[in-house]
Amino acid sequence: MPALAVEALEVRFPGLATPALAIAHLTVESGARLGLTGPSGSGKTTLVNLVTGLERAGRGRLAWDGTDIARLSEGRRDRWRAANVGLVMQDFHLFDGLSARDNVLLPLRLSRLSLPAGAGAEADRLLARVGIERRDQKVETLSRGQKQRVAVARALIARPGILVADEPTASLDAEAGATVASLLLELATEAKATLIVASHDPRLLERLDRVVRLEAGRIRETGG
Ligand SMILES: Nc1ncnc2c1ncn2[C@@H]1O[C@H](COP(=O)(O)OP(=O)(O)OP(=O)(O)O)[C@@H](O)[C@H]1O
Repeated sequence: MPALAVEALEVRFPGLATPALAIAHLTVESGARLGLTGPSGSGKTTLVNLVTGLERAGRGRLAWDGTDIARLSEGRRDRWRAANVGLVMQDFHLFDGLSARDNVLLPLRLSRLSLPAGAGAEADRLLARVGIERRDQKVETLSRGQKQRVAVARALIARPGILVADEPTASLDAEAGATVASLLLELATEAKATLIVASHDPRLLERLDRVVRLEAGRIRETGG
């Protein structure tokens, strides 16, 4: 069974004559590494928000392992996301004033009353894996590349089956971007997670198994 199955999906926004997104059919196999690309305004972020359950489509079906997340209530979608999705955003979305380690642990602290056994050790393992040595350093004092590496570690702390990144290298220089791209690919494989990456970065896209190109909200070509 494919991990992700999209059928007749449509999203409209007020003031737009045509749908921001209209996808007749898209499937992604479990463990695949998929790129989403296309010009500005073509619908990449809209699709990322749907596959992560951050937003709901007006029409159609978007199912992960048979669960149509568009049919879940907002509260159940939030719980589904916390259990299943690791997110990496262009601008890191880290919490200033907290250490690298506390940022990595934050998703677990927010979703439970107390940290599960082994959570601290797992955070330390992930931070070591992404090359962050000073775990107690406040994140606002980290370089941009280091911040994104902390964000990658945080995305994996709850052992998600789905890893989604929206322009993860866009605000980094070439060297830091290449490091983050490698870590995303390697860690998704190690975690056996399905990876979906929206990006304009050709050096990242060429390393994925498959690339879907959006134009004006529609799939124009797939390759890779
Ligand atoms: N909340 C909203 N209200 C109205 N229009 C919206 C909203 N969100 C997105 N849009 C419109 O939907 C279209 C797709 O936007 P989206 O952000 O998905 O594009 P994108 O491919 O991610 O672009 P970029 O590469 O510039 O980030 C655009 O025309 C955008 O203006």
